[in-house]
This record gives sequence, C-alpha cells and structure tokens, in this order.
Amino acid sequence: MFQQNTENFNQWVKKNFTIVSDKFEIVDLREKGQGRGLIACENIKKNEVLFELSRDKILNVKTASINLLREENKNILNSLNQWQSLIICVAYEWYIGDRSKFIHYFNVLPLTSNDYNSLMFWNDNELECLKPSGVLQRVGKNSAEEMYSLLVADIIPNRLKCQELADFLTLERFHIVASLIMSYSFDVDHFEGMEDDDEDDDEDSVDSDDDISNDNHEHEHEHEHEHEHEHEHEHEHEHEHEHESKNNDDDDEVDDIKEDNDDEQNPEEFEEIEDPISEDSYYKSMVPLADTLNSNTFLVNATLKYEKTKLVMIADKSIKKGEQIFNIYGELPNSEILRKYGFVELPSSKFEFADIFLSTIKLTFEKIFSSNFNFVKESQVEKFVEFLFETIQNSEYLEENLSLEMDYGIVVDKYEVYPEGEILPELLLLVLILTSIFKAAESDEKWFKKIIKSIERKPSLDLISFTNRTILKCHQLFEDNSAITTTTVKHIKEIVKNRINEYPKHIIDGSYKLPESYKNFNRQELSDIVLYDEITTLKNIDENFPPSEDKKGPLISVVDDEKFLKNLMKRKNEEQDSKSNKKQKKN
Ligand SMILES: C[S@@+](CC[C@H](N)C(=O)[O-])C[C@H]1O[C@@H](n2cnc3c(N)ncnc32)[C@H](O)[C@@H]1O
Repeated sequence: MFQQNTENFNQWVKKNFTIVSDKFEIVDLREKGQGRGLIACENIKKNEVLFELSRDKILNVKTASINLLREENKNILNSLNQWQSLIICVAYEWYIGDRSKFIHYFNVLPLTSNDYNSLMFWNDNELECLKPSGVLQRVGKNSAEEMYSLLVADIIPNRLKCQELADFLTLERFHIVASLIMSYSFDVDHFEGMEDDDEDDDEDSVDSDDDISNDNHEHEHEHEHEHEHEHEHEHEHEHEHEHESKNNDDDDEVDDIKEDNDDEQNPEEFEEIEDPISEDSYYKSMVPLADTLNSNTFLVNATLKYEKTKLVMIADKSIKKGEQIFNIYGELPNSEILRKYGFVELPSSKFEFADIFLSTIKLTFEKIFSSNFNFVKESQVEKFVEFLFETIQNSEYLEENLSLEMDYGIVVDKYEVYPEGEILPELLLLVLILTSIFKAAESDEKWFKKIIKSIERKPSLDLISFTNRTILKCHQLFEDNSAITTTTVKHIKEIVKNRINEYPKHIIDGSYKLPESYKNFNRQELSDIVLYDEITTLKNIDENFPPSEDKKGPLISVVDDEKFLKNLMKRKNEEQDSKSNKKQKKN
C-alpha cells in the first residue's frame, strides 16, 4: 500500500507539475525512521530545478474545495486566521476523500495519530521524560483545544454552514490536521504586484468577525510575550516578502537572525496568529512534493522559491547521486524540532540552545548570599532576593533606558543560552546587578547586616536607593562599555552549573551515550537526545563564556570587581558620611 501510494502520488505529480526532474526519486526511508524522502538518482548541479508547480496546484484558502460549496465561504475563510482557515480547508479535503483533487497527495500524508511523534501527541507520563527542558512550556495543548471548540461549535456549522464537516472533525482528527499543518505547511508569500482577486472580495467582505479574533486573542497575546525571547532563535519571520524560502544556513549572527527572514517550511504557532488572512502577505499552504523533503540543519541542499505564478524547488548546492535532498524547517534546536516535527537530529541540530529559568537564578543567588554571610537567616535571604528581583523588574530607570532588544525588561521567565558562549543581554545585566549588590554587601558587612535585619519588616530607604543606584551604574557599565565584572562571570557559571543539576542523573553523569545512527526511536530515547543536547549546550557555556573575539555574538569585556565597586560605593559612603555628620551636629 505504502509503495502503491507513493507511485500514485508520483504519477499525479508528473501529470500536474510543470517540471519534474528525473534526477531524483521518492523513496521509502521508514527503516531510518524518516518516512518518505527524496534521493538523488543522478548528480544534480547547484541551481538546477528539481521541480516546479503552478500556484493553483498547492492547497490553501484560494484553491480549497470548501470554497466551491457556497459562495460566501471564500470571504469567511479569509476573515479567519491562517491556522483556522487552513485547518478547515485540509479537513474538508480529507472529509471528501476520493472527490478531492488532492486525493493522491492525501494518500501519502500521515493521517493517523500513530504517524506522529510531535509533542502534542505525547501523554503526561511521556512528557515527564523531557523534564526539565523549557520545551515543556511550549507544547500548547490547551490553546489547540480552545481552537478546536471554536471551529466545531461555531465557525464550521454556523458560519460555513457545513455541519457534516463539524461532525467529521473529531478532536483526534483536529489534532492530526493541526499537526500535519505544523509539520508540512509552507507560508507561501504573495508575489508583490500579484493579481489577487481575493483582495477585491475582501473589501466588500461583510463577514469579518471580530468575535472570532477576540475569542482567541487573549491567550495569543500572553503567548506572544512568553515567546518573545524564543523568537530570536526560532526565526519565524514569515511576513517578509522575499520570493523564496530562505535557508539561512550561512547566517548565524544573532542580530542578523533577528532581522532576517527564513520563511521556508516553518509554520508559525497557531496560538500566536491574530490577523485575518486578508491582512497577511502570505497564505499558509500545503505544497505537494515540496513537503516530501526531509529536513537537516547541517545538510540542507534545496530551497523552495516563490515566483509570480509558480513555486520552484532549486538545488542550492550540488547534490551527488545517492544523497538525500534536504530542506530546512527552521533554525531550531532539537527540542523544537521534536515538538513540532516529532524527530531529532543526531548528534544535535546546528542551532541548539538551552533555557535558564528565573527560578534557578533566584535559587543560585539565595545560595550565594546564605553561604557567604553566616549571620543571615533563610527567610531573610528569600525576602531579600525577592526584593531585588521586584525592584529590578519595576525599575522606572530600566523601563526608560533599556535598549529596544530588551523591550520586555530583564526579569523574564527564562533566558536562552547558546553553545558558543552567547548569552542574552537580559541575563548578563540581571546577574551583573545582583552580583554588584552581593559585592557591596561583602565589602561592607556592617551595612548589610543592618539591611538584612530590617528586610523582614520593610526594605529600608537606604536599600531601595542603593539598589536603584546599582541598577543605573550596572546598566551604564553594560551599555557603554559592553562590560561585566569578574564575579558576574563566576556567578553566571554557577547558575549554569545549578541548571545542569536539574537534569536527570543518567544524562549528567556521563553514563548516557548518544546513539550513533538514526532509527525509529521511542519517546524516552527521543527525550534523552534532547536533554543530552541541552546539557551539552550548558556545558559548553561553562567553557566558552565569555565568548572570544572569533566567536559569534556581541563581544563582552570583563572588568575588575574592585574598580567597579569603588565607583558604586562612592556615593553610598558619601551618603552615609553626610548622615552621620548630620547626626553628630544634632548631638
Ligand atoms: C514535511 S514532512 C517530510 C516528509 C515525510 N518524511 C513524509 O514521509 O511524508 C516532515 C516529517 O518528516 C519526518 N522527517 C523530516 N526530516 C526528518 C529527519 N531528518 N529525520 C527523521 N524524520 C524526519 C518527520 O516525521 C517530520 O514530521
């Protein structure tokens, strides 16, 4: 059946595409745990066209059969967001089965839950295996189910008047369609100046439905904030207008990445979309055959380009006979590749990172304060550290002066760190401030004793003003000189060490060995690979931070603690002197 479906699909492709090179074949890679894939059966030159199809052969809101049901459907679908409408279009095509012009394409798509390993299909026990990876916070089961209710209880039966589709779309099928789109769809840009009859239609649209968008948006906004740091590595910049799906394999600079667009097969999270399709410059689309390419962040050798009337898959490297033709689904670490696509790369992705949680930073500083000052009680340290985080979080100075790249502040739930020693500036500045307060306490224990005693009642004005002054001075040092202090580096490494210790023992202690070759891994094995890669990233931080000049990311210089402390303490001492002078005068 598998082979027959491949063959029927092959024939369909040959009949419907404008160009199909005979230098590759669709092959069965199930033994390697890769499903179908494309293998070169002859040498292919760089820039050779592998295949080409016109825009009407892809499946999206413009070409879907559900549009033919009722005239109004087109406008209704255009008023939804990309995820909602493509889910409906794909589900309808699936529902009509043999009557769909895409039937041979559907027969090679994964349409049972067993076909998926993406995290949406893992049960709670299986997800436990991924603890303490930050990926667990990004699974998004709840928002998927909210969308499901909205589609089957309202949009499909009431607006599209298609009760039979609402009946067909069980929760299980919904998850399959959503995951299919997550792992197979492309965001296909409109071609600039492309004639788009929908746009005229949209202007007359009476169906724009604010309720739908509002319903979904509360949590979408929350999610956006939560992901704001994630986007820097996830690179889902799907709204720019280059007429090709870029691979970004040669572009690792953090700054470039932020501005860059790599809108290849790289679906956005459906929780995050808020705009109706009519306002977007692309259509989320299913692109037959382009989605048969597997992905490899190191071996990517082909790119899908979006031209005016057609889509063209081009070899962007020479490919030797027998080699697999690979796309890249995004600049993602293994944890994200697993979450969205249900596989991992060995030994790792080219774009690994790990998350450091705020809770680990708090715990580390509590330990630092309690182990260095034997006079402080546990409850006092907790209160003190909490006070510091709150003051930093609520700092008006930081709100006004932080650079744009830190627009969510420097106290956030988690911070990404990268294997080459690159650390987000938010984390660096936060640890610099906390460390400077610690150094100040160390240099004037008498003062700190007083401060820590009073913290249980109420933070003293002295403490509040010193903390605010430290925030300002640290920010200046960091912004003006790209510098942190020696002890800040030490504390960052301590945080990283504590983060590593949160991982399961068998991964930390060296007893775990990465598998050498890819196979059909079970979920425990997939989890171990993800955790191992995160630990490796964290261990690399220990070695590579601060990054040297030849490494990527902004250069950080390290200054002597004492010098910086002198500057910081000057005013505090002056203030104390003037206070005691005043006291003496009174007496
Ligand atoms: C767009 S499809 C690619 C075609 C797919 N292999 C098929 O048989 O239909 C994406 C899915 O292919 C599989 N895949 C892609 N790249 C892979 C890789 N390097 N190793 C293992 N599986 C891969 C994953 O199951 C992923 O969710």
